[in-house]
Amino acid sequence: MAGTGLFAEILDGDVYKYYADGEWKKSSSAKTVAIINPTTRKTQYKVQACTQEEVNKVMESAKTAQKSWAKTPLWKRAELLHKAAAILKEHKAPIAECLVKEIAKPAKDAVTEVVRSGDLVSYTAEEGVRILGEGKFLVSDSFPGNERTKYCLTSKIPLGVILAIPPFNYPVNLAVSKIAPALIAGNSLVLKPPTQGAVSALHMVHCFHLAGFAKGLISCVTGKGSEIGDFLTMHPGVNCISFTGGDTGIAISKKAGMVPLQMELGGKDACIVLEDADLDLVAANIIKGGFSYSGQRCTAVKVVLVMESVADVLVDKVKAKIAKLMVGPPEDDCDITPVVSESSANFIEGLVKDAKEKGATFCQEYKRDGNLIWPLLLDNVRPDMRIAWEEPFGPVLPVIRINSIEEGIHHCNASNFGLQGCVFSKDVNKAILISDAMETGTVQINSAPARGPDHFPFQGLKDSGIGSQGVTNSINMMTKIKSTVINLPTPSYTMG
Ligand SMILES: NC(=O)C1=CN([C@@H]2O[C@H](COP(=O)(O)OP(=O)(O)OC[C@H]3O[C@@H](n4cnc5c(N)ncnc54)[C@H](OP(=O)(O)O)[C@@H]3O)[C@@H](O)[C@H]2O)C=CC1
Ligand SMILES: O=C(O)C(O)COP(=O)(O)O
Repeated sequence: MAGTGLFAEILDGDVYKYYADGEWKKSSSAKTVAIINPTTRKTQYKVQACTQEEVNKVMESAKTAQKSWAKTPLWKRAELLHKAAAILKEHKAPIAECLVKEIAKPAKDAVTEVVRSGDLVSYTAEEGVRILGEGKFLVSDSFPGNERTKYCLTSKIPLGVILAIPPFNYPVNLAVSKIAPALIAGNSLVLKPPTQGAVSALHMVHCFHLAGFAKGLISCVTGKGSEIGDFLTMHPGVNCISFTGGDTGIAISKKAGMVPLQMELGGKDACIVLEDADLDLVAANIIKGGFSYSGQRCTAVKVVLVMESVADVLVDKVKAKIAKLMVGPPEDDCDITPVVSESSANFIEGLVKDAKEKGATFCQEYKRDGNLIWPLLLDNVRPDMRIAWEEPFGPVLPVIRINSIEEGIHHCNASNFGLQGCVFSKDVNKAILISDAMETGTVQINSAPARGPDHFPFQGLKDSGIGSQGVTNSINMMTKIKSTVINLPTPSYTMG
């Protein structure tokens, strides 16, 4: 159970502690932040509201710890990460329990998130020993005017202190996808978890603590992003920011100093359906892509752009599948569970009302109970409706009927987002041409958008992000190249 047994030391009364200098601590602020259970809409957990002074101390110890960690052999760093991964997977049940209570993730998906996270940590350790174990050797005479008098050796060095800020929808997985690459590359890491999801993240951090990482190497400060976020992201002790979330990321990128940024932000992933598509496959992917975790995924299908000639058939198929979705509490492993907060539910409702006023066709009756919103397909959506462009982050999916491929590509590219998209067609050549024309970081052909498998590159264009994630890209992003040049008094050619 969460907060008991091995996890008892992270709890003080009914308030979870924060993690600094290898210890679980109470904040001197004597203030707490409540975490509201999206299903009951009552306080489920409380966490510490850390102070700026506490953030300063965390940054100092992260800097000190990084210096010795950078001198730790790669195989030893990997060994510790493998240990943390095993502990994490062993304790999937209490962590999954927190995910169910804090963010209403369906029970089975919650367990999957923890297991996937353990696998990601292990994979990162393995990948790290390979890619960080290699550098380059360059000779000078390949550039015009040079003799072979210089040997250049390059290696990848850590950046220092990495600040990791994940969003509520994957508080464990999107935290470890930043923690593991940072650590294997020899950095230290400060985590600011999302408030909804903070307790799951604190349990995950305890697994790293139990694995035996040196004090100060990993820290976890809790508090509202709106209160301590700016102080963290503008802190002079931070050498790199890895952020996943919404528009907050755009604001951070304007405020942060001259440090590398990895930003994975929102999306309005389009699903373009051609006349020759396998419509059963499309319908199954629209359900999986649009409605899993109630549409609260950055990679969710967020607009269907279907050729008019097959639209009626497709809409009927999707409607039939929506009717079979189970709606209810995450504990019962329902498909559709309450969205994360009342304000999120209100926002989604605003988009639905706007679509209603402007004449969209409701394929189901709009139904809401608290934060629980029944799945809704909106047909005949037009570009003047907000839902055509904004991401609901909820179980509401617009369908726009198109009369040409160009119209579909135009709608996709007119979005300010450019995360992922998908195309359904039996003609792979045509699908590739469309994929090339879509201004998104990834296009899936004949499947719904998805980030996984976690070692695939994952990136957004335009307002969807800066840089690229995926295990290898994250490790590379959290390092810098250092060159050492050996200068020879006379040119030397091997076997010359
Ligand atoms: N591209 C991607 O990979 C993903 C993108 N997203 C996007 O994220 C959004 C939903 O996630 P959500 O968690 O609500 O996103 P937010 O941007 O609201 O929050 C993300 C994180 O930022 C923190 N934060 C809030 N304010 C600040 C600040 N001023 N400075 C620093 N950190 C701050 C939050 O903390 P706190 O919770 O305390 O406010 C949270 O940890 C959607 O737009 C979605 O598309 C989500 C998942 C993946
Ligand atoms: O946070 C998100 O929404 C993602 O990064 C999507 O991950 P997924 O495609 O594995 O659900």
